[in-house]
Amino acid sequence: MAKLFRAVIMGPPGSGKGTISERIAQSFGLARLSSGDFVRENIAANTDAGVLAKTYIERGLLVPDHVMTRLLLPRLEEMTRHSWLMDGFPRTLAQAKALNSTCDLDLVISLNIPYETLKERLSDRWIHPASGRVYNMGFNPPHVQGRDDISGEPLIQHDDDKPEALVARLRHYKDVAKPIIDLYKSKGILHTFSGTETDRIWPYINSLLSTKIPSTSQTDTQRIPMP
Ligand SMILES: Nc1nc2c(ncn2[C@@H]2O[C@H](COP(=O)(O)OP(=O)(O)O)[C@@H](O)[C@H]2O)c(=O)[nH]1
Ligand SMILES: Nc1ccn([C@@H]2O[C@H](COP(=O)(O)OP(=O)(O)O)[C@@H](O)[C@H]2O)c(=O)n1
Repeated sequence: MAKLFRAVIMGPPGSGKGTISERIAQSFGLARLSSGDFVRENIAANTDAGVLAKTYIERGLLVPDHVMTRLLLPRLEEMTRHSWLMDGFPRTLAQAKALNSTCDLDLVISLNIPYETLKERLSDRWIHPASGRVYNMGFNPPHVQGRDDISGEPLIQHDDDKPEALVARLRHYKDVAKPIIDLYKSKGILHTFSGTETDRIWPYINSLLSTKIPSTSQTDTQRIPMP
């Protein structure tokens, strides 16, 4: 079987994980998995885990590890024949250890973006919930205000991008991410990118991935919807 490629993209809320994942999925044909989208789909579908998750997300808190791993690991087990890029998971050391026992990661991208930049971006973030496409009124506005470019459907803002939840989320990220970053550093798979503009970081990520991704993995260009 062709060699598969498994990567994780980490970074605080607003650091550009979604934006960069989309570019990676398009350029390299990896299936893009977004844990945030998956949680929101569970909330929309009113699953037990979704109802529980909502009470945390509304307050800008992380969903407990056992809920996240129960939601995501079965999904990854269905992906044994795909190369993928995971956005937003693991968020804690416990999640990283659970992921470790399911698969061997090839690469971890960590985005290091200044706090003020994150705050600015998130207050201006608009999403097309069905596809996960993300817009910013300054950086990449939709062609028609308030509407998704492809489907024409309305854009929304996440509840947890509101200022009250935002400050808690950004503070929390630093504390929980450090041990995960240390773990991946010790495995020799961590690559950190710093800056204030996605367009300046992207060429470095692009060239790194060009050297790492076997061309046989670059076959599947769709964004795999989570069930
Ligand atoms: N001004 C500006 N906005 C950006 C840049 N890169 C991404 N964004 C926007 O910032 C917001 C957060 O990006 P997103 O990819 O959703 O970050 P995530 O929370 O890490 O997944 C979105 O509204 C993006 O459109 C950038 O370089 N400059
Ligand atoms: N592994 C994860 C992923 C998401 N979440 C929750 O889901 C919310 C939205 O996730 P997201 O990945 O879309 O967040 P952003 O970093 O893109 O803003 C997070 O702020 C957390 O409350 C979590 O608790 N644990």
